[in-house]
Amino acid sequence: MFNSTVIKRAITRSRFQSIRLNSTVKLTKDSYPNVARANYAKLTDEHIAKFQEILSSNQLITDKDELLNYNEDWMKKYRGESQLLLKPKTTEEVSEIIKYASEQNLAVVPQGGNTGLVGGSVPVFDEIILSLAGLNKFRSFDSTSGILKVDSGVILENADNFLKEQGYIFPLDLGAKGSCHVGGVVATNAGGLRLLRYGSLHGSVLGLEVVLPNGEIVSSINALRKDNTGYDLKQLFIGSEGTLGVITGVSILCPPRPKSFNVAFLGVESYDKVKETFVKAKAELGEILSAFELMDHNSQVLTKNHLKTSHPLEEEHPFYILIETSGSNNTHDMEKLEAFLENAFESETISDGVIAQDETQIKTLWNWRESIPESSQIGGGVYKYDVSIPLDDLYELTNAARERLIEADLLGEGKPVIDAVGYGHVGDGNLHLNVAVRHYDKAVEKCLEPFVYEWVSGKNGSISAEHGLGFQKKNYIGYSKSEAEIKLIKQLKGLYDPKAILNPYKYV
Ligand SMILES: O=C(O)CC[C@@H](O)C(=O)O
Ligand SMILES: [Zn+2]
Repeated sequence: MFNSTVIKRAITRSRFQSIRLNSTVKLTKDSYPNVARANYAKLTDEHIAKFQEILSSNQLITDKDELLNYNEDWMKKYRGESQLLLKPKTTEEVSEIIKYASEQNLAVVPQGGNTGLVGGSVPVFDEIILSLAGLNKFRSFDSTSGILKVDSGVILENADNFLKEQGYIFPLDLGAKGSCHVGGVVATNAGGLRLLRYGSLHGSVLGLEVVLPNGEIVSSINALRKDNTGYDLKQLFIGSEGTLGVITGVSILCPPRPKSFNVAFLGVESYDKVKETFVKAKAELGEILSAFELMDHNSQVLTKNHLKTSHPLEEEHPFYILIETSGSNNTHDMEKLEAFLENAFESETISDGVIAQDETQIKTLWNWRESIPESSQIGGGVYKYDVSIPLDDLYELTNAARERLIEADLLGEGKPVIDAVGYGHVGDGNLHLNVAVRHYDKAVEKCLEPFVYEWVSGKNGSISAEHGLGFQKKNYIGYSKSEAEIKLIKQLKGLYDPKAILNPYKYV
């Protein structure tokens, strides 16, 4: 029988192996695609003096050590050499900065919480870093419609905590919620853990305030659900990765906060059974299904090494699934979830599982999923691939990558690669392939790129499901977009940013 009463914590002797590390990662520019600094102006004292007129002294940073956190990305994979960080507090300040940068031909990289995973939010050379962290005011909340208007630098978790008090929820949730900004998630069109329930930001963002590359402020920050007056220009900025304008304000439609959340963590014997469970979950849980996350065995090995606590399931399995339901009546939701799991267990679709009994256990179970990215950094470095693939072949890429790394003698004890793990948002057809490494290594990168992109393209997938292209995939857009589409993208960039001062060296 399926045990739904407690989270089992009976693991005394873990069979999850521990991982031996033998070196730390050193950041080198060798792994960068071949790019040369473009013909932007070099920063001078005169430029700095002008920025000092726009901002007060504590909003302008030139100290090398302080700049490091902004020059380098979270994975410590990409590092620029900016000599200036600007921290405006208002849209007008952003506008003045950008206007002057444009006049002077100075390149600028907009930066939110710097939690991006494709090197999109850090400079490549000496671009000025424009942090939006100082734009952190809540503008308004309409409790009748659920429409929230905030500055772009508001931290996602703060926005959600605010909404919680009003009985609403932010329609996006992700592991980096404690640091990422609302504007950043919009600029990258982040997907997160509940896209299955709330859809993409292209649907929930109602309006944006944006500073264009010439400094002009364009505001469509309205509170209208319907507006069919010509082109919906805001859509272009959603997912543009800071290449068309700087988002300074966001208006977003927030749904009522569910009153009951339940989470089950399941063990499954094959990827075919994962798919079968997904079909059944959609049919039997219906509207209360809010997340369906896949984790492979090796991802849990890394996570166990990182968390150093007992795994929720006693037995090991090739795959694990986290299912979340959310609704308005806990008795109803729990009965439905238990009935679904009972059926899945009887028909041997799933082999094992636990249901969280309270909020702490819900957090514990989510932690085994949300900690995978951090756990993949165990050796200090990680190659990440974030792809959309039709569900039939979704997991297969992980095996293909692992086999290729083994054939090339790059994976194993004493080799650069610790392991290749696959996990992700099955409900959205989105796989995360993380290749954990002991050090960044040209041979590993050559083994995986463009192999992964070719493989995905061969399955009619997308080489970026949610993290964007950034710097990592700057040369690979052709695997997901046609020549005609790329031409249009370049034309749009030329129209919005003729001097190409915003976030250069990235995908466009
Ligand atoms: O780090 C990754 O590869 C995935 C990060 C994030 O999109 C997630 O789903 O946890
Ligand atoms: Zn994800």
